[in-house]
Amino acid sequence: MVVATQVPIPSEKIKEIELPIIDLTIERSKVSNLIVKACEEFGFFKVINHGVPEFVINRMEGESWGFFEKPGSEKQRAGPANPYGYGSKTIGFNGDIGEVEYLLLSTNSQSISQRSKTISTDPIKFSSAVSSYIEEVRGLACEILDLMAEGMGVPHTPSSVFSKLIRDVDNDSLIRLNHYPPLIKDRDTSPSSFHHNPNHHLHHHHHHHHHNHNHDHNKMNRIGFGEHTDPQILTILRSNDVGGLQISPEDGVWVPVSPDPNAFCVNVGDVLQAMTNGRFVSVRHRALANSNKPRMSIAYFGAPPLHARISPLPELVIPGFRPTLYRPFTWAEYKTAAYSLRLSDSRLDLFGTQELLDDNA
Ligand SMILES: C=C1C[C@]23C[C@@]1(O)CC[C@H]2[C@@]12CC[C@H](O)[C@@](C)(C(=O)O1)[C@H]2[C@@H]3C(=O)O
Ligand SMILES: O=C(O)CCC(=O)C(=O)O
Ligand SMILES: [Fe+2]
Repeated sequence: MVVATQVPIPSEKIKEIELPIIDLTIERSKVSNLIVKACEEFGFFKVINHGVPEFVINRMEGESWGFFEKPGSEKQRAGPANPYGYGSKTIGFNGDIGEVEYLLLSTNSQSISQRSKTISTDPIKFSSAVSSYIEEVRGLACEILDLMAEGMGVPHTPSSVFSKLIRDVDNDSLIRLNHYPPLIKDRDTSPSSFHHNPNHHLHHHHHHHHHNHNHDHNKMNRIGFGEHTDPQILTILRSNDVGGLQISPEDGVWVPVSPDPNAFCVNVGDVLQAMTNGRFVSVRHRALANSNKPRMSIAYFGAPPLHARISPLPELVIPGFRPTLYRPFTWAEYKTAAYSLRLSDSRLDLFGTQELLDDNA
């Protein structure tokens, strides 16, 4: 099957705006107000001074590079992604493809240690790096969810209904390691590699060809991960210093997110949009693979337990003024719907009330 992973740019408008960057060490009430504002406007923001130790991030990133550097045949041992495991180019089960390879894992520690055996030759090292990372990032997600509740004036002491869901022992949260290959493969011209690489003359010979090839791509977008919203409650994403992530605050408009390895990108998921009765938006986003350096992103998706019942918080429903926009559903129901649809489909619409339909009209 041949499916285009490149789309022409002309129909799209690129808006170069700086997305909110929130310093988590400023006064708590200020942080919570800024977070609420960002979630209403974009459903997306960056956090800095987040308190996740650098060594935990570096260890996770190191393990991730270690895996993706392996030959394809070895990586396939961790696949196929059904939905957990290693996947290359195919995303989900309904024909979506992109220039990405990934590892999708449950955050359950038992499941991680099992999976690690197919991922690494030192599975204990791999699973401990992943587990420490998850613990830190889950902590950050809970803190941010509590700040959101605080800023909206909904119950949050000692913790919010949002963070309770992802702290539940039966939470269905995921971690995803995404690797986007570079546009120009292995064209290392550093002096040391020039001398030691027996194929350097080939690289040199093809220089002009590669350059033109790259130039052709300037008119194109190479899709790494097609546009979608994240189904869960909250996503915490960290990338290396290579860009590619874009968010779409409105149809046809794309805002590039500048990469910052010291920050986390936080975005609202579909479940949080439903629980906030549409006050927070689950933003559409995608990742392009247009760089000549490899991009690595690590996403934590905070999800409720399968049996959890999701519905708009009563505090955020005001009959007549802010009517209920979503009907109650379980996370299991929502997940089933998500997995039966394509990446770019809007799943949340299936759970909307008549008021949502009236609103959209
Ligand atoms: C095409 C699909 C892949 C996806 C499941 C789906 O059917 C629709 C949602 C997709 C998505 C996007 C965010 C996350 O990366 C993900 C793990 C998720 O929960 O929903 C993926 C799913 C996947 O890759 O399995
Ligand atoms: O790699 C990225 O920046 C985006 C990945 C993403 O959106 C996802 O994994 O759901
Ligand atoms: Fe996503």
